[in-house]
Amino acid sequence: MTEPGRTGVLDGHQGSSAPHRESMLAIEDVAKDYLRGRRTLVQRLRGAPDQRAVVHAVDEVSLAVDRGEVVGMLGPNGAGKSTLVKIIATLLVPTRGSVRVCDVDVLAHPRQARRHLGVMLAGDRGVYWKLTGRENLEYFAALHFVPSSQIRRRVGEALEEVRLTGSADEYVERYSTGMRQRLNLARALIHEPEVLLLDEPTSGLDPVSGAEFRRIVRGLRQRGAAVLIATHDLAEAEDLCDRIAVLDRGRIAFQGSVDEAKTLVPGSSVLTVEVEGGDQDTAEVAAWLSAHFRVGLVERHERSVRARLYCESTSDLMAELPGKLHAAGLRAIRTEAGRVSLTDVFFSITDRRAGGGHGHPQ
Ligand SMILES: Nc1ncnc2c1ncn2[C@@H]1O[C@H](COP(=O)(O)OP(=O)(O)OP(=O)(O)O)[C@@H](O)[C@H]1O
Repeated sequence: MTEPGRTGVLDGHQGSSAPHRESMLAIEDVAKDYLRGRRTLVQRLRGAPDQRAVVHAVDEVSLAVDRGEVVGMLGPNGAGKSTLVKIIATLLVPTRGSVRVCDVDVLAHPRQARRHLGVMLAGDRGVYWKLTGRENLEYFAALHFVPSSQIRRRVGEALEEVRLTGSADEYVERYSTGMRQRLNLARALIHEPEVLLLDEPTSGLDPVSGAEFRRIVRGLRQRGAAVLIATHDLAEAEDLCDRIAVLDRGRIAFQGSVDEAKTLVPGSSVLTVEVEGGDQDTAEVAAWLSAHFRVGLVERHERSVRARLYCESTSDLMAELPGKLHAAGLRAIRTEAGRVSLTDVFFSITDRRAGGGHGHPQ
């Protein structure tokens, strides 16, 4: 059987320097509907009307990831990221649409597609705690049909790749969270897949372990892997991803480069202010700020409101701010100038306001 596009990720393939773009993962018009609620056997037998609501968890999503590219999938809780990852990973059947991995149709040929896919799902349940790191990888190598003559070599390489060689013969229950996450990644890499799906791979990791994880992913990209990474860590996405796709309520609300995404925010700079309103309710303060400035994230605290104000020049804004606030009976207790970040993009696209803030950028 031919295997389109098969070129091991860890075998030194330099895909990223290829001049043409080669789509390794192609998702087209994928939708997944769930039924929310219960329908009991008694209701069925009585022929009672089905009152379960349909949830459009993923709603006509199209997305591609090229060879040597890292695409970040962002979105609020419940946006549909994990559902999409599971569909690509052949763990869920979509209601509609098609997914191709290295030109293999995932729905028609799931087993063949899985050979090209390395999957790391959210949480660290992917490895056996009562086995050593090495034993885990030997087991998963066999499950992925790595020829027995190659298992030793592959396990050694994967351990080296995630820097676990020194702890390979320790039981996983003695590993730290970061080590378990790296073992999970080694598990996903064991059969040298060309496409990697990583669902929140760095959640729960300290900054050093997170940075180490990103180093490994950059190495994979360098060797031509196509990586789709679902994450809530916007700084990580900004640092690591060539492109981002923002999912909101099951739909792609934006896809493009981080720089393109930033043009969606009304301003190139941001002044973060914390404002106190004396006797004024924080909801009123938040409303006033939204009415007078281009406001992004607004957080209401007990006695103050923290807001991100967009502008072209933070020094101009800092000059006019005290007078405007004073006239409204408000006072800035803290200000901090900065650049627009992916956090601003996220809030601009998904329109989420922490602490009940409201109002739209002007
Ligand atoms: N098995 C299920 N049955 C019914 N609804 C489900 C099921 N799994 C997920 N959902 C719903 O589908 C929507 C998308 O969920 P999903 O877990 O894919 O989102 P997510 O973006 O991964 O969220 P998070 O960031 O919290 O992990 C949510 O509204 C969720 O409640």
